[in-house]
Amino acid sequence: MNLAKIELENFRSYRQNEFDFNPQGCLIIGPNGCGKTNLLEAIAYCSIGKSIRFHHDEELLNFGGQFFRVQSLFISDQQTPKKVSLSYADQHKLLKIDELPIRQLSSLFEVVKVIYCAPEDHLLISGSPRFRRQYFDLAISQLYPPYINVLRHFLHIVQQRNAMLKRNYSRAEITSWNLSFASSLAEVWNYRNRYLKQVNTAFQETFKDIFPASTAISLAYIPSLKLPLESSPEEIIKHLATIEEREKLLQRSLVGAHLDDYEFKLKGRKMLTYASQGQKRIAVIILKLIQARLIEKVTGIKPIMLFDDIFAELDTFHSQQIRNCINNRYQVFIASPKEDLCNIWQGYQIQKLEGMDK
Ligand SMILES: Nc1ncnc2c1ncn2[C@@H]1O[C@H](COP(=O)(O)OP(=O)(O)OP(=O)(O)O)[C@@H](O)[C@H]1O
Repeated sequence: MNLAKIELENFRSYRQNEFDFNPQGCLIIGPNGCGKTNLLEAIAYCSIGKSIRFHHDEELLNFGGQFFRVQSLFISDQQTPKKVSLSYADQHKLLKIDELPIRQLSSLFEVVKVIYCAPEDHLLISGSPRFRRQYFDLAISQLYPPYINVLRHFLHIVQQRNAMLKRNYSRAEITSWNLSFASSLAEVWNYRNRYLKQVNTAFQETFKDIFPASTAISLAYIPSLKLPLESSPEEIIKHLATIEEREKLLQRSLVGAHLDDYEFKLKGRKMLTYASQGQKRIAVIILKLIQARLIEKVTGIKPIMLFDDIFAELDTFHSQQIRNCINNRYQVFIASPKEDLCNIWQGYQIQKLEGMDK
């Protein structure tokens, strides 16, 4: 689905504004601080129901505003148009799809998918494991919507198991919680493993002609529980028994999907340690393009791509290759303070924000 229109009320720096877009997307050009990123954030908000930049809803309110509303119209050739409205007031959020209130934000994933690329994406390689987990959890749930509930269930079990480890517990209790923990962890691993395999195949094959560096990149999974991702619940339970004393001492679960990590490699070596800044940047952009292709392949939905000022740091070859890769395949919104970007994206609609009434 493509975004045809967005209306903003009291969202970040926008008091009341609306924008119309064509199916190709557009370049959002304007000086620093004029609201380019805020507009991309609003587009993403309508697609995932929360801030793509990890802002709390309260922080999205225009300074002094009591509520905000973002309304979008999505259209596609094959389906009837969809109207998505998200509003927030008094710590309550309301999602409506075609005027009908919807309780589950994850319902949005079935309407539209969005991928956000920003300069800070290098944190996927050099940032915290938590940042990586958040990214991959969202990416996996865009591909397989049931994953969200599988993960939530696992995190709930960890919470309950931790509460048990903080007090005296019986053998029956730990046996029962270990069983739930192991079968739920095996389920989470199954999704993550499936995703990882597809990403690695794509690094090797899908982009080898467009980005020659792609075949040198791979993604590894670093489980906190030193077992292969294909392990059965029985194998996990056996391993839990070996760390029971330590878990009892430290009063919390010491292993699990909530502590696992991902590692980027270049020719088998850790990118974090050995890759240049440019190589890290390219690797994460290829990862996002892979994410787009996988979404398209598995769900049949073409994602909307948001590029927030990523081109300033790239050489001409890679900038041009990204354009070639998008080449009208996806609707794309590109924010930049520099107009010279228009050379690469010739023919795209230009939305100038300078001097607009915000
Ligand atoms: N909740 C808010 N209410 C009102 N204004 C806000 C709010 N949050 C941020 N702003 C304002 O939005 C502006 C920043 O917008 P944004 O990050 O979208 O700019 P930008 O055009 O992407 O800038 P740059 O090119 O520097 O990245 C700042 O002037 C900031 O004060």
